[in-house]
Amino acid sequence: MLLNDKSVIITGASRGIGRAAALECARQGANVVIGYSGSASSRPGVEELIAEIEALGRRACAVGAPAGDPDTGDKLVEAAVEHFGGVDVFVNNAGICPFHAFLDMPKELYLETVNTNLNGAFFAVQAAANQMKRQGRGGAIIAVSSISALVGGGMQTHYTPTKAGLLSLMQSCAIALGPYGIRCNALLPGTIETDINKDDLADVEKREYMASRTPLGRLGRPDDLAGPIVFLASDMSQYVTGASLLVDGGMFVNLQ
Ligand SMILES: NC(=O)C1=CN([C@@H]2O[C@H](COP(=O)(O)OP(=O)(O)OC[C@H]3O[C@@H](n4cnc5c(N)ncnc54)[C@H](O)[C@@H]3O)[C@@H](O)[C@H]2O)C=CC1
Ligand SMILES: C[C@H](O)[C@@H]1OC(=O)[C@H](O)[C@@H]1O
Repeated sequence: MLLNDKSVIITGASRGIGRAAALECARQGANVVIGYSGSASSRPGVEELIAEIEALGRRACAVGAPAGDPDTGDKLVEAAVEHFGGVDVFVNNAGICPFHAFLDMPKELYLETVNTNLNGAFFAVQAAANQMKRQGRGGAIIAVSSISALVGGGMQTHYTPTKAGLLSLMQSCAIALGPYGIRCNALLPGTIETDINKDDLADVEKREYMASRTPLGRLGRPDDLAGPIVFLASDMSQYVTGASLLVDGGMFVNLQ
């Protein structure tokens, strides 16, 4: 097992990519702190995930706190220390992408997107890194960025800068935290079918167009990201830091 007895925190783990990552980490021997928004509607999914992780013989606990709150990282770390004795891996995955045109972008929507996707991530990464430094045994930090860190989206002008920001955060943190043996990497998913783009991809023409741009011939599934996250979390990538890993079925390189 690649993550035997490791303590892993994953934000936004109630569904989608975060959920798939939580389950794969548990299959690989980790105990998992499930970060979720705290909304009552997320709770049944969280309970089910805890049960699935326990059925795998691992432990899990949940912390309901909004990703955009600068104190949420501290709460996640406290839970990991209390329940599992520390933090070995921190996966910053929570995010939103409410599609909207640029010219009439509401200020509140812009600020909510940047707070949830980037500002909260900064403080959560800082909290996890300080705990890892105190422990003195290194660690792995992974930010779920996006192919959108590298390319634009006309209805995503509030979103793509947050994903570029996460990529940049991992690059700078790789330098700041390398001396403590803490590796920092960015994962860049392509188009993965989850709740975040359910409405957008309900447009059959758009869905088929996005799939047709993908050399591997299909859109991604949450499970497609689980293996790459475990790789970046584990000692299999012990000399990998400051890197970005595109997991997009080849969409980015498909010019013609
Ligand atoms: N699905 C896709 O095509 C892609 C997704 N991503 C990124 O992957 C990450 C996960 O997204 P998906 O699994 O696709 O979507 P999703 O909508 O299924 O999952 C998002 C998760 O973030 C949580 N979340 C949202 N707002 C939150 C808040 N304020 N506080 C705490 N948790 C909050 C949700 O509860 C959920 O668990 C996001 O950061 C997204 O930007 C990146 C590239 C492509
Ligand atoms: C939500 C979008 O479908 C998704 O988010 C991303 O980061 C990708 O670029 C996709 O556009």
